[in-house]
Amino acid sequence: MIEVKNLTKDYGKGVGATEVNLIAKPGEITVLLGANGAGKSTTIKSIIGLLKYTGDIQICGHPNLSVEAKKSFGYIPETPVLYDLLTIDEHVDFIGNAYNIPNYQKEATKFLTLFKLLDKRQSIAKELSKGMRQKLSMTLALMIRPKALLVDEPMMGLDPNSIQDTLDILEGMKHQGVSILMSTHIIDMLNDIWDRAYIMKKGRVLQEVTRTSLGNQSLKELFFTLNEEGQDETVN
Ligand SMILES: Nc1ncnc2c1ncn2[C@@H]1O[C@H](COP(=O)(O)OP(=O)(O)OP(=O)(O)O)[C@@H](O)[C@H]1O
Repeated sequence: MIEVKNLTKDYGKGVGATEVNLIAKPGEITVLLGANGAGKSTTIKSIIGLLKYTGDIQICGHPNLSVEAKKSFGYIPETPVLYDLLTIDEHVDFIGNAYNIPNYQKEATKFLTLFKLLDKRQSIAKELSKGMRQKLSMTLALMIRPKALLVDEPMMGLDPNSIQDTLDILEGMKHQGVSILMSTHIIDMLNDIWDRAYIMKKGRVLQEVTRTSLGNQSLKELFFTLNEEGQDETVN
């Protein structure tokens, strides 16, 4: 479970998040939707403690900055953060040991196989393509068997097969009870797997919807309707 209460992040020159309240429950895929600059990344980065903010954030029942919380979540950033001169295997060893994960090699191999990275295990990160770097980044977040997963634009730079693989993984983790919070612009692809969504605009949550509360309307329709309303006043 990820719980965010009254999150506000003021960058000084502009507000990235204002009084954001949200919940991402175990066994659900919760989606942050919003135009560029709506505050999705700010929200995710605040939750994992990369930004200073005001508000109360709990991850798996622990304050988000606590060691217990940090052990429990995986984070897939929009742009992979890797060590250019370490090989794939060295990244896996580093994360496996840092998180003290038993049998981490087996778990990592499962994802490296799926992402067709096995033959690149001895390649250093800077020799990998953009999509391969993204897949390594995902492997590192998933191999720790997280109870909560925060994902910022996971499909960026992935080919269609890898996008489908990623969606399948997310759906599988949801069924295992992981709390998944992800930001995305690609609403259509989530049609079959999303459970809860927060539509953001100018740092605020405009509306929370669940799959059941939405009825016949599609998430995409709701998104466009909310973004059209008051469009003039929201142009930056
Ligand atoms: N480092 C920063 N310094 C100052 N303002 C920032 C910074 N990062 C983000 N902002 C501002 O905060 C607001 C929200 O940005 P954020 O990156 O959270 O949006 P987003 O919804 O993730 O957008 P995108 O879809 O483009 O990734 C924007 O107005 C942005 O200009």
